[in-house]
Amino acid sequence: MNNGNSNNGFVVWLTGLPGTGKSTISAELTKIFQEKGFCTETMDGDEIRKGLSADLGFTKEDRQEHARRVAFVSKLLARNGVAVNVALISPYRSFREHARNEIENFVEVYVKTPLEVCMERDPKGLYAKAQQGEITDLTGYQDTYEEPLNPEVVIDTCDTTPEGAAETIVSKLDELGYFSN
Ligand SMILES: Nc1ncnc2c1ncn2[C@@H]1O[C@H](COP(=O)(O)OS(=O)(=O)O)[C@@H](OP(=O)(O)O)[C@H]1O
Ligand SMILES: Nc1ncnc2c1ncn2[C@@H]1O[C@H](COP(=O)(O)OP(=O)(O)O)[C@@H](O)[C@H]1O
Repeated sequence: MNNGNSNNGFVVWLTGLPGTGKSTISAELTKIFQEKGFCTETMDGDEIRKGLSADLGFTKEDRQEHARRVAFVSKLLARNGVAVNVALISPYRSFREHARNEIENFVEVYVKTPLEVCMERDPKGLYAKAQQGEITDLTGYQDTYEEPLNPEVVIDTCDTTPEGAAETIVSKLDELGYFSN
């Protein structure tokens, strides 16, 4: 919960399968947070893996270390007033619980889409590569994804647009007191 300090930012932690819509919804959230006057930053798995986590791959241990780093940096940003979007598959519940315990103002969003739909979308061609045997550890297809049990928000992307998803998340943030002075 918000501790009532209006200088505090928060972390919206979007988890879900590859191609579910984490990055797309983050982009919509960024626009809204900027309109509300927040400094905002997105920690997108793909991008972070080119920098902070360039040494890490996709074993469970590496994904865990990657999530730990992202949680740590997000915590620093949020406590300095930044509205942070995290767009990370973060496939294990324990990784997300660690982030929740680390970060004071933490909102978990499960971006939920059936695997078949993610495979049809396949925005980066990864599912096709997995089907052809070029990738052996793609989350959802060959590797574990543990659904959140108690997220603050569940977005079913088959039922809503990216704009609608962002509005739902913003309503929850409002309800939790993150926009109050
Ligand atoms: N084996 C495997 N499994 C999952 N994802 C893979 C893999 N190989 C490459 N990619 C690409 O890396 C992006 C996922 O990075 P994340 O940092 O979000 O993943 S994780 O949280 O560490 O599981 C992911 O991006 P998104 O599609 O945006 O989720 C993929 O583009
Ligand atoms: N309701 C929706 N919310 C988010 N993305 C959607 C939705 N409907 C269709 N899409 C499409 O699904 C794809 C999701 O890709 P992306 O945001 O990169 O996913 P992720 O970051 O989870 O891997 C995009 O091509 C996006 O346009």
